[in-house]
Amino acid sequence: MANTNILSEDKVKENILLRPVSIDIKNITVSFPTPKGEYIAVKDINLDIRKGEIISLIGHSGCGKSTLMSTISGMVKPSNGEVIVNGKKVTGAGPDRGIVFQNYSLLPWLTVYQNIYEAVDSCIQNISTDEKHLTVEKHLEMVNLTPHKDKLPKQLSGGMKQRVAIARAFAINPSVLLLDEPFGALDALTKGTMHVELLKLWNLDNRNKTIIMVTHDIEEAIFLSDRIVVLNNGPAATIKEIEIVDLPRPRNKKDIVNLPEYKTIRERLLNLLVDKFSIEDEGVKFEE
Ligand SMILES: Nc1ncnc2c1ncn2[C@@H]1O[C@H](COP(=O)(O)OP(=O)(O)OP(=O)(O)O)[C@@H](O)[C@H]1O
Repeated sequence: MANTNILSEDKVKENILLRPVSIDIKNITVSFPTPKGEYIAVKDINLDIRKGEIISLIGHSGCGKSTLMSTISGMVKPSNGEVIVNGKKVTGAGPDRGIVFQNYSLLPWLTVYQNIYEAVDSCIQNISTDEKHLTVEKHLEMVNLTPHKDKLPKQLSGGMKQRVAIARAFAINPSVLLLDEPFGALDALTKGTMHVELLKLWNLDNRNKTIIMVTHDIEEAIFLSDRIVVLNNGPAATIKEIEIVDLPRPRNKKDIVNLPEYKTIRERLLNLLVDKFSIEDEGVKFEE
């Protein structure tokens, strides 16, 4: 039987549209100069993302997901179009956008505590030193890393490093969090824990932070997201489809996988992504 808590697709769309716009991606085209001439990575991307939404970007390798993220972060300048974050045009990186990459990007010579403190110290100007220390301690506690605060990154597991990177991103209190394959290098169990940690932090902040995440993992995208943006293959990749994830929150991984709505969304995403593989598989011959 269908879960009666599940809103209709129209209702979910209506609820999303009631929230203020957080990120407005307007007609973005990004091209790179290459020895063979200009390479257009993404073309004419239009997307408005509402405050507190969790959006996943998925698509085949090389389709332009990271390019789009880097454009939102301000690290890549679009050749056409503009990105507006909280009403302001993006012209470079800024503390209103926290970034977490797959490779953690922690400073190896600083302890866990110092890695977070340095970020807080350089991004938040209007609080006292004591308040900065309190912010670091609060976020360490939120990701259960207080006992490990004096360790160097090399003394941590992959999951712990990623928790530091996420705590650091939340500690600077950006309104937008950009996660580029944040859990890609983690084993399935640690990944599952990290999903819950991320949602815990998002909930503690009253679901106010807008989160955009690049992932290759369909289940991860469905579990976390409000909407999933599927990109076409490049060059000149465009948006192929936007899938609304109309599953109730809080979500429990064990329960939602059994919902018919979950299966429908998963099936739709697989169909959108899978045709490339079926063509490649045609020529495969198996030895008897
Ligand atoms: N600085 C650059 N110069 C030239 N080409 C680039 C540059 N950055 C990215 N590209 C090209 O743009 C395309 C999109 O790259 P991008 O890294 O955004 O893809 P992606 O979808 O994130 O891939 P993956 O899933 O493998 O991480 C690729 O063809 C890539 O080679």
